[in-house]
Amino acid sequence: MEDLSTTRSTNAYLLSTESTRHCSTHSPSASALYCQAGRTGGAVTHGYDTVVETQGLSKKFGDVTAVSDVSFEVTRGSVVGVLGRNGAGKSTLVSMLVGLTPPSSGSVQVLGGDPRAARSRSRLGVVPQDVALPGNLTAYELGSFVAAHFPSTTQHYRQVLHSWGIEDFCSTRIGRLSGGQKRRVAVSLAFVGNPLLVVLDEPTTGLDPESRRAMWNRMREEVSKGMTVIITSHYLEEIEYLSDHILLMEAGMLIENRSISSFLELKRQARVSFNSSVSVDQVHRAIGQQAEIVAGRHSFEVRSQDTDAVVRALVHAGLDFQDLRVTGWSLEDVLMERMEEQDA
Ligand SMILES: Nc1ncnc2c1ncn2[C@@H]1O[C@H](COP(=O)(O)OP(=O)(O)OP(=O)(O)O)[C@@H](O)[C@H]1O
Repeated sequence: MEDLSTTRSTNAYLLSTESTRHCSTHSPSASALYCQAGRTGGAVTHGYDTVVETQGLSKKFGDVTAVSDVSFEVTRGSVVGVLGRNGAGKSTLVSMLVGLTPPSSGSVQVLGGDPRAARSRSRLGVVPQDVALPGNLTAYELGSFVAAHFPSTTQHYRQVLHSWGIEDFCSTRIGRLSGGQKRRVAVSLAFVGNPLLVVLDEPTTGLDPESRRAMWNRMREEVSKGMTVIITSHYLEEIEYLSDHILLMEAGMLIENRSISSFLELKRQARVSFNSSVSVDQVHRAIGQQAEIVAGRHSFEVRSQDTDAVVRALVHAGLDFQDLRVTGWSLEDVLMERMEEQDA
């Protein structure tokens, strides 16, 4: 691979950037991130059905086992959400997937090869949790630099950056941008090389709600064109909106690997909520003594697998109620319950 640090004058700026926490793993400099594709790598073919495959992947930092014996596959065109508590091992896992952290044991294949190989990296876009972009360059300058080192750029880098809605600050030095603006630049740059796989570690942290929504919609456009995405986030709404599959990490281990729909089906009950001044006993008499009821002062929530039957029973009993709502469980509800099971 071409040694960028010696061949490009702009790289002097990039290499002078400050790396922060966990610099060897999660906070690479921009050059390490965006420019390892190398011009000698050549285009990777589109012929992979399995875009990522890990076998017994583990990472130890001294006595700490950050990732323990993790095996999974990611198929082409899927969006995989990586979830878990703080310290569960998500960032370490994705850092190994993109070749920034070497595993202690086990293997990882990305786009049919070692993620550290130029051939794999040439179709890989990465947004780590902490990325130190050089403060004295603009997004345009960085975009130009990144585009020059990826063989498969089909659109002009300016068009790619604009498509992410950052045109208003593409000419401003990164050091003068707000935290959210910097994050948006970092995400946009990951798409400049026309990647087949994008790995995003908490991409929307620090973004205002409007920018977050805009980013989700833009990502969905990319996914609809067949891009594969792996994303970590603590915003469960984001994972629910974007992902079709989840990997749930706990203490370094992979404890769930399933589609979002099958994960949500773990909790088969739905909820009937309403306001009423009747007593809990009256509600029990209407819908059965065994019913699971959470009662507030004048509010009730009935949990049931057959919410239609609950509503029919309430009406049939002639109870006076207002604001009746029937709601399913959110990803957050199911996740919380799964974590409580894990703790038990
Ligand atoms: N470079 C490092 N040196 C030592 N320990 C590390 C290093 N990187 C991560 N760890 C440890 O590995 C464990 C997993 O950390 P990791 O950052 O992967 O978790 P995470 O799930 O991404 O957490 P968060 O949601 O807070 O970002 C933690 O106990 C962390 O302290």
